[in-house]
Amino acid sequence: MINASLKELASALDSKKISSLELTELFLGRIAQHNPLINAFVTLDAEKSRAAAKAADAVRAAGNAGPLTGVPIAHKDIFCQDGWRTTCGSRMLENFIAPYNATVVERCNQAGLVPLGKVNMDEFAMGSSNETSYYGPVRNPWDTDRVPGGSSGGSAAAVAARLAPAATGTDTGGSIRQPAALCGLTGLKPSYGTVSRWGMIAFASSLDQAGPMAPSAEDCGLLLNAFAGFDAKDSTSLERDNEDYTRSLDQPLKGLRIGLPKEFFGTDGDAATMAAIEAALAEYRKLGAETIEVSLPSISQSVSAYYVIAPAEASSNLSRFDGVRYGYRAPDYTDLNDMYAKSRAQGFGEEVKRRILIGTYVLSHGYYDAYYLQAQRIRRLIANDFDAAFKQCDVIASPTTPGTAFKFGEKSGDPVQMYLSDIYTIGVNLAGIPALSHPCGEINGLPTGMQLIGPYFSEHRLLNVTHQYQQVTDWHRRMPTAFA
Ligand SMILES: NC(=O)C[C@H](N)C(=O)O
Repeated sequence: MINASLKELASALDSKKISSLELTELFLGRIAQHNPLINAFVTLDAEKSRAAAKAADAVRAAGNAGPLTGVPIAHKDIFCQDGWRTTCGSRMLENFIAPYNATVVERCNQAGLVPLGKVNMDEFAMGSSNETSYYGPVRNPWDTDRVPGGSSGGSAAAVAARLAPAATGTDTGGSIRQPAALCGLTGLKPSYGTVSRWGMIAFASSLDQAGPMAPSAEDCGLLLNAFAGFDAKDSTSLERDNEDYTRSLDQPLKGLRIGLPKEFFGTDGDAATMAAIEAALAEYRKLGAETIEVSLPSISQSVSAYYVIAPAEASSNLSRFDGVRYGYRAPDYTDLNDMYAKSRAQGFGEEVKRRILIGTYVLSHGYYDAYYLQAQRIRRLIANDFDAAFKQCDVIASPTTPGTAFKFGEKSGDPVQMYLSDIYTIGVNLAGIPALSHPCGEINGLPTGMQLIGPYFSEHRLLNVTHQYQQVTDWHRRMPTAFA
């Protein structure tokens, strides 16, 4: 049961092999047993989980079950969840109980998904290793001396250890795809505007996008069906008809054109990672796809542009944490300014402060043109590069990460090294297009992932391509033996 797909879980519930309450108890039991080792969950409320499971069982008994009614899920602690502590990985929100549901959470609830708890993350989603969480690092279930990736590292570790069958994540520069790759999962960042950002604590609003994390593409499609779609409460939400993201899963890949950007097949990725990507491409060719070389001439500027734009937006978004309305307030201060200064100095961690400082600097008078405006221009060039490439191919493939999960401390002392973990993923956020990572191999016992990028609104196609690959491979079914 713990390694069943979401579809299999739903059918087990449907045939009364198990109730949602029993399934929820099973996962709560696994969390109690294994979470102390990996620190994926930061907040649990078993009574609330049980109540949701009982409600789902009642809905099913009444004959009103949807495709995911009664299936448990873990929510990244960036999503406001009514009555649940919502920390965003920060001391700033240590005691914050959300008074309402994020749209993503609300829609998951409506779909009958059972919330198991809130999962750990890098502070305010700033990081690629989960080492910036105020609540301690998450450990990678494949090797607990290594990071799970970030910022959705708690989501990835929880699902990889099968403490939850699926999780929500968010991706500003790679935060769904990179931890999915390092933990052996499938994770999808949808087109910007597809999933509502309402109630999702803002980091860089023009880049942030929520998405599903689960073992397979089919699972991700079912989850996206549950929570994507227009939301009047988010001004950047796109007014499009709801679609079924699983509609193309069974389409054969004959004639699929996979573009391989020459800039992503240079020396950034380590040899074993590139070999795993080559092996996956060989599998795709067997399925009828052809590969062609494409070029993204401006992509080498993506990390630099991101680390101007994302901190700029973050410095503005995080100004709301001032110790006045909610969140951490320093216990001792002399006047209002001192209260602001001390609350923010004590409430935020190092990485968050670094980004607020950079962001304020690049937005300041005299530097705005030199940095922020330049970065926006690069952003446009990168989007144009992708547009041009998609005239030659249907999807683009690349590694998701330059290497497998790294050891704790290996990159945390050098922000630039850490930032380069997202070298293949960041351009996608700048362009606003969808991309996913799927497991495609194992290197010295650690999973590795392949990234597939598509044009705007091609989520169904990316899931189709991955699903076909997952019909002939079993990387997505593997789980770390210590948690079996
Ligand atoms: N939030 C993200 O998508 C992760 C990225 N590594 C960052 O630190 O900004």
